[in-house]
Amino acid sequence: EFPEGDEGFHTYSELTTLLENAAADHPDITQLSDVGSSHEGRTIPLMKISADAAQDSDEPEVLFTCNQHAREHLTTEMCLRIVERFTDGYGTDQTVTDFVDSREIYVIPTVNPDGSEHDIEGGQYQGWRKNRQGQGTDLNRNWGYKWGCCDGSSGDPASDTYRGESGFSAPETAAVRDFVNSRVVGGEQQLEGHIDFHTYGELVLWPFGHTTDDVTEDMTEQQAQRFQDVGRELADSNGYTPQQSSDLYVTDGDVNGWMWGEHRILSFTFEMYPADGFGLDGFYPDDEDIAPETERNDQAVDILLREAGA
Ligand SMILES: NS(=O)(=O)N[C@@H](CCC(=O)O)C(=O)O
Ligand SMILES: [Zn+2]
Repeated sequence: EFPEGDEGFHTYSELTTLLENAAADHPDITQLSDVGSSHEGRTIPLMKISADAAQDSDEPEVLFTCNQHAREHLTTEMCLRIVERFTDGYGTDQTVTDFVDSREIYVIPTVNPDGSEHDIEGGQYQGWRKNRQGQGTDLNRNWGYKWGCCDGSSGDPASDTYRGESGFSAPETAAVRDFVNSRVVGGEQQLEGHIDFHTYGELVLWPFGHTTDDVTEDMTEQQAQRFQDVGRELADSNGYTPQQSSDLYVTDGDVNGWMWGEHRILSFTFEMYPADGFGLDGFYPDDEDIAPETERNDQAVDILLREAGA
């Protein structure tokens, strides 16, 4: 359970109930399924939001992933905000209605349910980051593109940035990989945009993380320019700071590298509220901060949905 005073955050069972209720309340525009199971056997829910959700329409697709890192609970609330806004707002909010009618929106509110549940065990925050395999794998160092290439992760199982035994050695990253791979239809990846939500630091980050080079064998000058242009527009909308992720620090095996490197999906990381300088406390904002700090990203979500159709 969350500590007293933080009941506004959703536990794993509360979020699965919220998703089931949203699907029951909006059967025509939602399809609730899962991408597989975590190390400890929790299903990793997948919510699809789109008009005629039961059909695979020929519309641009977008993915939002949250809570790769256990203690970053505000990100789970960010994904639940997206689910609620695009279901409850359908038919009344014109922007929401237009996107639900013209896009296929996929939301994974918790990539790391085991770690998230462990972090709130006994109603005390554990400061936990990783999954619950052995001493834990940092899911955002376990993706199979440039895995462990560039000193952007650790080979020490005790480290908070332990990359795992191999790329996708964690069942959670493997499950999301399998879902994304399944969206290659007729040889073409249907997903065009992705945001992975983290806390904290109020940043908009784009690939690559494994190198400070803008241009690589997998990123042309024009593509790098597009990431910068869209990244800056996203940051203008929410007041975050835009930068290439390696400008923050070098990471390898991160999700943005794989989404773009393998599938050319326009993939960003958002570091949400608070800005900086709060140590471990920065991961545990008050539940009064949930509404303002998730709604703060509504416009950025719309920008990504627009870009997916560009
Ligand atoms: N959320 S966080 O762990 O503090 N920062 C992310 C930054 C991700 C990135 O640089 O791409 C990470 O290190 O995985
Ligand atoms: Zn994180």
